[in-house]
This record gives sequence, structure tokens and C-alpha cells, in this order.
Amino acid sequence: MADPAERFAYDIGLTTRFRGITRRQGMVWRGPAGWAEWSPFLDYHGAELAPWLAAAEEAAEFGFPAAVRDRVPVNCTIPAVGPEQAYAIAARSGCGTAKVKVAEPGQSLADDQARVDAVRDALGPAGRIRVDANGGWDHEVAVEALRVLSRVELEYAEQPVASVEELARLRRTLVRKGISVPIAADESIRRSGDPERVAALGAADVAVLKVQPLGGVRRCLELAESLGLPVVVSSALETSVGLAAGVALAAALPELPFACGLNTRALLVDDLVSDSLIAVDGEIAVRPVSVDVEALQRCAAADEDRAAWLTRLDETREVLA
Ligand SMILES: O=C(O)CCC(=O)C1=CC=C[C@@H](O)[C@@H]1C(=O)O
Ligand SMILES: [Mg+2]
Repeated sequence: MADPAERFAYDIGLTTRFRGITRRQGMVWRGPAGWAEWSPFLDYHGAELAPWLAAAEEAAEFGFPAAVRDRVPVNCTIPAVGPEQAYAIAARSGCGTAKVKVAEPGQSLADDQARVDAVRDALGPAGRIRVDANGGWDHEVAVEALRVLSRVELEYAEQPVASVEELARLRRTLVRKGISVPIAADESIRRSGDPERVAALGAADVAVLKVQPLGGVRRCLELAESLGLPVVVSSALETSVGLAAGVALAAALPELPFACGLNTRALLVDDLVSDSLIAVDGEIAVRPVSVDVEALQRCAAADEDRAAWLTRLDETREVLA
């Protein structure tokens, strides 16, 4: 591992509030195989941080498996904003697929519907729209929301309800009621401690895989194979250093049937590289990134935050040891 003096803590603002946060923090360092990012969200604790570190160590020490494609199709990500802003983000993204956040605390189904309708207007009838509720609905609300929202045709609903059992139950209810919205599992894979249960209980049609919380690109490739579900690779809202690992996974998967949620550099106001991984015409090129020294200085976390990140890293290394 790199010398502790060479570990950098960053602190970058978000363009819009997303998953309850307005700033993104994390660490990057360079190993023999390249740059690595370690940026567990602040609501992850203890042993949950270990896979994020395993992913960073993979990037720094071993690099990534061979790619089978040189471009990765991506979706634009629409935070829980008003319809005008949602329209603008989708229209200028150049992406034919959008993921729309729904079920934001304090908002209503009418807000979700207005946002989804605006994105449909922006993408046109050929556009693909998926929604992500982050487990924010209960069973009855999810059935009603998906009945209403699926009038615009949805590619899938990501984590509409919180638990694996609830996903399985909702999936059966939707089929019974003729509401044709496939279910994607995200938190039930990255936070449940037992991703295989999603497949075992028939809880989802699609698996969302995020490299950091699941322990690295190779671990995600194994998981994709053992789950036997179509996979969507998504980011954990990283800088381009972390995004490169997601792109490497998307590039290495034998099948890539969906656009990936990797175009999230657009949600950050700055980046640690000068040549960010951003979609052009709905695709991100598969390539390594190199951290820019000026950007590291510009985005450096305050001294007390850097100290807190180093402590968090030491504690996590003890968990992994
Ligand atoms: O999938 C995307 O389009 C972008 C990534 C994204 O939405 C997320 C990244 C990180 C944390 C999450 O709350 C969120 C998600 O739930 O998928
Ligand atoms: Mg999600």
C-alpha cells in the first residue's frame, strides 16, 4: 500500500442534493497498478467499510480484468428535482436512458409523476426510463406508484421497497395485477450482507452492482455469474478515479444488456482528473484515468476531515486484517 503521506482526502460539492448529501468526501491513493478511490458514504460503518477498501486495494495493487468492449452505454441520473430541471438534465445529457429518483422524503407521488413525465418529454418515446425509490415505498404505495408511473413505460423500478422479502412479494403482486414493471435490486444486493438471497427468493429481474460496496471488480464479476440475473453497473457517486473501476466492470462483463449508472461525474462540481469520465453521445470510453495534482490541491479536504478519514481507514484495515 502507498505511504500514508500519499493518501489524499478530497471534499467535492454536489450540483444538487442527492441521497440526502450535498458534498462527497473520500480518499484516493496510487498503487503499483494505478489510482484507487476509497469513498464509503458516511452512513456506512464498521465491517460495511471493508468491501469498499478491498475494491480500492484491487485498483491500486492489481488493476482490472481484461475488457471485452471499449465503450460503455450509460444513463443520465435525475435527482429528485422539479420537472423543469429534470427536463433540462435529461435533454442535455445526450443519453437515451434516464434514471429518475422517486419517493424522496417530503415529496408526493404527484412530484414523481411530474418529474417522470418531464423526462419522457425530454427523451421522446424511444427513450428508456427507470425509477429508483431507494426502498422508500411500502408495498401498497409501491403498487399504486408503479401503476401510475408505468403509464409512460418503465424499463424497471430499482429497489421500490426496502427488504428482499418485500421485493419478492411486490414482484408477485405486480405480475398478478398486470403492472408490467421489472424489479431491480440495489440496496438488497449491496447492503443486505447476502446478495444471493435476491436470486434465491426470486426478488428481482435485474441486479444493480456497485464496485466499491461489493468489494471490487472481480468480486462483482463472480456475483454477476452466480446471481444469473442481467446486471446494471452503477456508481457510488465517485470521482472519475472510482468511476474508472465501474467502467472497468461494465467493460469486462460478458453481457451488458442495460445502460449503466456511471455518468455521475455530472452530479459533482469538480473532479480529481483533468479528463473526466463523462458520457459523449450516451457512452463512456473505457480508459485509465490519472489524477491531476492541481485538482488534488483544489479538492483537498479540510485538515480535520483528512484526519478523520485516515482514522476511518486505519479502523477498516483492522477489520480486514
Ligand atoms: O445509477 C445511477 O444512475 C447513478 C448512481 C446512483 O443513483 C446512486 C449512487 C450511489 C448511491 C445511491 O443512492 C444511488 C442509487 O441508489 O443507485
Ligand atoms: Mg439505487
